[in-house]
Amino acid sequence: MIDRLIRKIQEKNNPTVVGLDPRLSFIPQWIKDENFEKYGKTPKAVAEAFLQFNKEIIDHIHDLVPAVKPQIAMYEQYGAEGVEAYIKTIEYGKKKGLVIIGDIKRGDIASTAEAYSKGHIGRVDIEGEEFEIFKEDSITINPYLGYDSIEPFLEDCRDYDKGLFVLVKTSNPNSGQIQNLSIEGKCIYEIMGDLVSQWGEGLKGSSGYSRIGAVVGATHPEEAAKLREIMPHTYFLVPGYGAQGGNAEDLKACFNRDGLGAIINSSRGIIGAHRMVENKERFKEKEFAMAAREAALAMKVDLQKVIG
Ligand SMILES: O=c1ccn([C@@H]2O[C@H](COP(=O)(O)O)[C@@H](O)[C@H]2O)c(=O)[nH]1
Repeated sequence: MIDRLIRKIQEKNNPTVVGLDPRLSFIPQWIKDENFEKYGKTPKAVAEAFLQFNKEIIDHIHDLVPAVKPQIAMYEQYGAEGVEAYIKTIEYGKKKGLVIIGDIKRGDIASTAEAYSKGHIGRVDIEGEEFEIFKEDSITINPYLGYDSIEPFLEDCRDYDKGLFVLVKTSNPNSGQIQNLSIEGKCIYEIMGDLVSQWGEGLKGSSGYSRIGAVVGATHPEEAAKLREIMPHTYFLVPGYGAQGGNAEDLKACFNRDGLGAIINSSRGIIGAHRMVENKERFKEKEFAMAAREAALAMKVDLQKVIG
C-alpha cells in the first residue's frame, strides 16, 4: 500500500489528501432539496446527499490528488445509512484510482481490535467464505492501549498489503496535555514515535518506507521535526493544514530530504471552499466542486514551496 501511495504522490506530483468530512451545512441547497423530497428530512436523505456531494468532489479532484480521507464520524452519526454512504464513497474513490485512508481512529483490547481490523482492512470469515467489508487501503488507529491492541492490525497489513497511520502527535490545541508529558527526559509523543517506528520495521515496502505510518499534526512543527528524526522510514499523515491554521512553512519539518515522507490533509479547506467569503461571489452553488478543485490546485502550488 505504501509503495502505491508513493507512486500516486509522484505521478500527481502532489502530496495532498483531500478529507471527505461532509456536513449538512456544506451541502448545496439543491442537493438537500432533491434528497429531502425523495426521503423526507431523514438520515437516509442526508446519507444520499453526502454521497452525491462526495462523488462530485471526487470527479473534480481525482486527477489532481493521490488520495482521499473520509472521516467516518461524519457518516456514522447518521447510523446505518450514514455508514453505507461511507462505504459507497470508498468504492467510488477506488473506482477513480484514489488511495483511501479511512479516518476511523480505532483502538481497543486485542480481541476487539481484531474485529475492527478484519472489518476495515482484513477479511471477515463467514463459515469458510471470506468478505472484504469496508475496503479502505489504510486506516488511522489510536495506539494508547499498547502493542497487543496494535498486533491484529499489523497482521492484516502484512497479509493484505494495507497501511496504518498511528496517532503520535495530534493537531488539536490540547494534544500536549498528555502527548507532551515527559517521562525520564522523553515526551510521550517521542516514545510513541519510537514504538511506531519499531512496529513498522518488518513492514517496509520497496520504497524503504513502512506500511505503518504516523499521524503528526501540522500545527506542531517543532514536535514534527523531532519525530522526523526519530522516524526516518515512517510516512506521516499530516492533518491541521488550512482550517486549523497550519501553513506551508510549518510543513517543512514533516518531509524528508527526498521530498517524500508526508501526505498533507485538508478537509474543510477543500470541500468547504465554496462557502468561503472570497468564493461566494465567484462560484454559484452548483459549482461547489469547481471551488474544491481550485482550492486543491492552490494547495498543490503552496506545497511545492516546501518540497520544491
Ligand atoms: O490529529 C489529528 C488527527 C486527525 N484529524 C482529522 O483530520 C481532519 C482535519 O479536518 P480539517 O477540516 O482540515 O481541519 C478531520 O477529519 C480530523 O478529524 C485532525 O484534524 N487532527
